[in-house]
Amino acid sequence: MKTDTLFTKPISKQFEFDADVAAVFDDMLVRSVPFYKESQALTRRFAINALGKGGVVYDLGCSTASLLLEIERSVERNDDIRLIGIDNSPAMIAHARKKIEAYGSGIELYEGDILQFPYEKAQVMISNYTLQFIRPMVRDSLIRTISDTLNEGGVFIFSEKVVSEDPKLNKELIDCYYDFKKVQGYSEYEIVQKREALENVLIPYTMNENIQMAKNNGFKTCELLFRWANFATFIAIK
Ligand SMILES: Nc1ncnc2c1ncn2[C@@H]1O[C@H](C[S@+](CC[C@H]([NH3+])C(=O)[O-])CC(=O)[O-])[C@@H](O)[C@H]1O
Ligand SMILES: O=C(O)C(=O)Cc1ccccc1
Repeated sequence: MKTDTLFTKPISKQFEFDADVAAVFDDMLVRSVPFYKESQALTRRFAINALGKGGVVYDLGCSTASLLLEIERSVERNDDIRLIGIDNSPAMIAHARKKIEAYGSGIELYEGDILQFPYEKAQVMISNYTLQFIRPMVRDSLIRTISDTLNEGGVFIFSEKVVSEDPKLNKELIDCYYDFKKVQGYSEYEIVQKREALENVLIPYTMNENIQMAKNNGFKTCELLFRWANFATFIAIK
């Protein structure tokens, strides 16, 4: 796994999921998202709970398809389950395809925009750390599309970076997160460079805004599955 050193030099552009990011992505996520593996394991568990013996699962913003591969490893081979990954980054899809082929996986991958994709009815929709990159003015309509895609009782599991409603607490959450990054081996310089690259690209909501967004757009319930400082995982039920 290649180490993320992308922000050891001055940024030349805003953050994007290009070939450089894709090449270090797995390292970047483990070292930049607190409890990334744990939130993936929770997502996998609650997705499988919702599937029973069959159904369609979409991962919106699947990146290198790590989560779909985890789910595939965890279900019975004869279960009638379709695993579908969507991502609009050619570099991410290329990395995902290499992994799928290497594991002899049956996962279906599509390079496309999750805002425009022609979804088939599904039992599980997943979108971890992706909605935060979707412009706020179209985020609600995406959640509505996701709920329209789900069968009754289907689940939408999503993880996001979050902000606090309280400015003082928000500052403390950010400091806590940056201390986490330092423990992961990122320098102050890298942390600042990445923060600048992500400005107006990663737009987080509060925990309550995320929950209300789901309830306003077709979900009868939305609850917190997990939270650490300014990262959270939610489950919404159709
Ligand atoms: N409109 C869009 N359409 C399709 N893909 C998009 C769009 N916008 C962004 N993406 C894709 O969404 C992914 C966000 S990363 C998800 C991590 C993964 N879920 C994981 O749990 O490992 C989050 C992160 O790196 O923090 C990238 O692969 C983008 O190309
Ligand atoms: O908010 C940050 O500083 C991050 O690094 C979040 C993040 C994590 C992984 C990929 C892109 C952004």
